[in-house]
Amino acid sequence: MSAIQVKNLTKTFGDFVAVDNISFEVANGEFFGLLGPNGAGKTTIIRMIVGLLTPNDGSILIQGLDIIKDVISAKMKLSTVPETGNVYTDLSARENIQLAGKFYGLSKKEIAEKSDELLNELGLFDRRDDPVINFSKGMRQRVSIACAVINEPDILILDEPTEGLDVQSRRLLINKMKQMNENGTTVILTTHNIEEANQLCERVCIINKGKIAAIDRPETLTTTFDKTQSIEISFNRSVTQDFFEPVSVYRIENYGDKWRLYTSSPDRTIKHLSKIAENQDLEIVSLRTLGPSLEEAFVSLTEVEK
Ligand SMILES: Nc1ncnc2c1ncn2[C@@H]1O[C@H](COP(=O)(O)OP(=O)(O)OP(=O)(O)O)[C@@H](O)[C@H]1O
Repeated sequence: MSAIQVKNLTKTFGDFVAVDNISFEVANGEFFGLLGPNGAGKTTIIRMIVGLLTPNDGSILIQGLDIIKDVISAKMKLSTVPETGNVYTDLSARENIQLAGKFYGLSKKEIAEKSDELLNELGLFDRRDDPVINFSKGMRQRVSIACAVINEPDILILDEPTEGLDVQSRRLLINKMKQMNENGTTVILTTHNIEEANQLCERVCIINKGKIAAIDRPETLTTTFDKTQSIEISFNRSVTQDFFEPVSVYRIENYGDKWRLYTSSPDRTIKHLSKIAENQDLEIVSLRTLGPSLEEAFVSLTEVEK
């Protein structure tokens, strides 16, 4: 039985179709990512999966339980960290986590042990008794994830959990998601951070305009949908775009002192560039070839659908 089974799901707001007849499954224990541009429909899909929005059509099973018909039992299988966070700002970090423990029916002993463990693990122990209203966005998000995992849920669903966080908070959150997944929790994540999805997710589903543009392992998406190769080069003196005129490339981009040249033959392009540089008495300071990337695959998939 799958952790999540979404079948022919549709959601409209007035005449606007936000989610358009989509179907996918997430296996138990999988780390699954939902990627897509702004307004693609990711949050709407998540809100339907966690039972906060009712679909116009289609079904959602959470470990075989219908989120509409068996809402309570289905909801007990999953914990969620919504885009906006869901902590009580007038309570302290510890009180928030303990309240979540009570909600899930844990014993007093379990709640005391687990909340201290989570406060420590997420770098909040020293601030455990401060009201959350005084916390930064990253700290609130850490409280939010602690509340979501206190009952060691079968399924953890996070909507853009790392958006706008500093490196430390991001790392703590990522480590917690990884650890949960290693211990058997199914993790479903929406993100704009393609590199993050690439590193964490076993499969990603790219959503565009309410439809599934592609769904596969990140490596497969990368090699299937991005054939581009490029060279990144810099010289000891600055050059203008005219410098690259004799070289056969199909796109040129400039980042600070570096130039990115998209080419079907990196080897030929590098040889040609070396010759031109030598003729002009220029030294190559850095040079690297770049293969296909998930980011390019994402861009081409979400552009094609426009
Ligand atoms: N309650 C609502 N009423 C009307 N339209 C809505 C509502 N909720 C979402 N939408 C619309 O549905 C579309 C999908 O929104 P959604 O929030 O699911 O996108 P998203 O992929 O999560 O975007 P983002 O990455 O920006 O968070 C958007 O065009 C949005 O304006």
